[in-house]
Amino acid sequence: MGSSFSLCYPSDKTFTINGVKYTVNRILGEGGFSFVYLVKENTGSKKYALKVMICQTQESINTAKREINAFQTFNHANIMKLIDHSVSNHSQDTKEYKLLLPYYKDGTLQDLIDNQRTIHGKDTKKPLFKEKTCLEFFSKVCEAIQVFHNHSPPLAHRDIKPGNIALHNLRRLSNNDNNNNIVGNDNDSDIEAIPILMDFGSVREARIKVENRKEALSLQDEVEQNTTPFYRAPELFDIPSDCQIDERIDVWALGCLLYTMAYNNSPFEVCDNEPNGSVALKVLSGLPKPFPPPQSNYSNQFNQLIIDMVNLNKDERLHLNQVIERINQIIQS
Ligand SMILES: Nc1ncnc2c1ncn2[C@@H]1O[C@H](COP(=O)(O)OP(=O)(O)OP(=O)(O)O)[C@@H](O)[C@H]1O
Repeated sequence: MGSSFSLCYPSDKTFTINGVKYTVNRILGEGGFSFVYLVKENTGSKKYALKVMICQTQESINTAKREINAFQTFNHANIMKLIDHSVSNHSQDTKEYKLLLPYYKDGTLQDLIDNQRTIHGKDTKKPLFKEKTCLEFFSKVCEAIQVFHNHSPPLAHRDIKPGNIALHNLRRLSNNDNNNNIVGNDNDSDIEAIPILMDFGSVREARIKVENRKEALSLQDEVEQNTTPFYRAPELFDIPSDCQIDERIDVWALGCLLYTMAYNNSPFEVCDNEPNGSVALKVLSGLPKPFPPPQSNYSNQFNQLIIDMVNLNKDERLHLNQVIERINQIIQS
């Protein structure tokens, strides 16, 4: 990270967007060609997240443009808002896109899951959420994605994962104590938060017809750069020369997300000591057996919903409106 870090971290620790100066406090996260900083407006005390994308290729410029375009197209309570943005020529061949975003101090769903997985230094399967709060949170994520699917033409997010869901108003609910610690550490713990979907560089038209080898290879290249293997639908691992994909790649990822929220890891996670390529093998074998895992804390209907979303056959996989209906039925039952 050394060289790219110095490339996008100014020596005076300030960034200017449309004439307004912001000072960097610390790094919040980083991606392939971007850094996200916690910044403070120089003339005020308000904190923001600033995503700086250093684009050295046409593909990365297109990704930045797509991200800005998605921010500007949608306005929804569970979709992150863009406060301001600017683009400048960083050097002869490099453009710098700066996106000023609201700062979510509670981090992402991934941070919460990572904390829950290791309580007191021990690996744990203790659930983070009770079923009802889990489904209420998840249904808001689905509603945010539905806004993309209902667009004309339908769009797919393509990179749904816990690291792309920020948390707003996080509260720990517990029968045993009333504090607001982030980490749940007993079986009675429960979490309440408003999910905020973010990271729109991967957003594309959802319905794609592949008609030859060249198109298949180009789509393969694109999904490998823009999607996360643990949440990637099986039809995107070895794309044939004659096929159609649609918005149900997001439903697969959402099914994996619901599994992760319930069981603290993605169904297709591989350990560091497992060989390369084993994610694809795992995905193509479907949900890990036995499913549901022994001593699941969740109802049969909840687990059946995961099965019907993480369906290897994309033509039998649920559509998002069916998912939302099923969630409402389970919550009301
Ligand atoms: N508004 C925000 N408030 C707080 N933290 C944020 C915010 N935006 C981003 N982050 C942090 O920065 C990380 C990277 O952000 P983002 O996913 O937008 O970048 P990215 O470069 O597209 O990353 P990736 O490609 O790995 O998903 C997030 O996982 C989160 O930890």
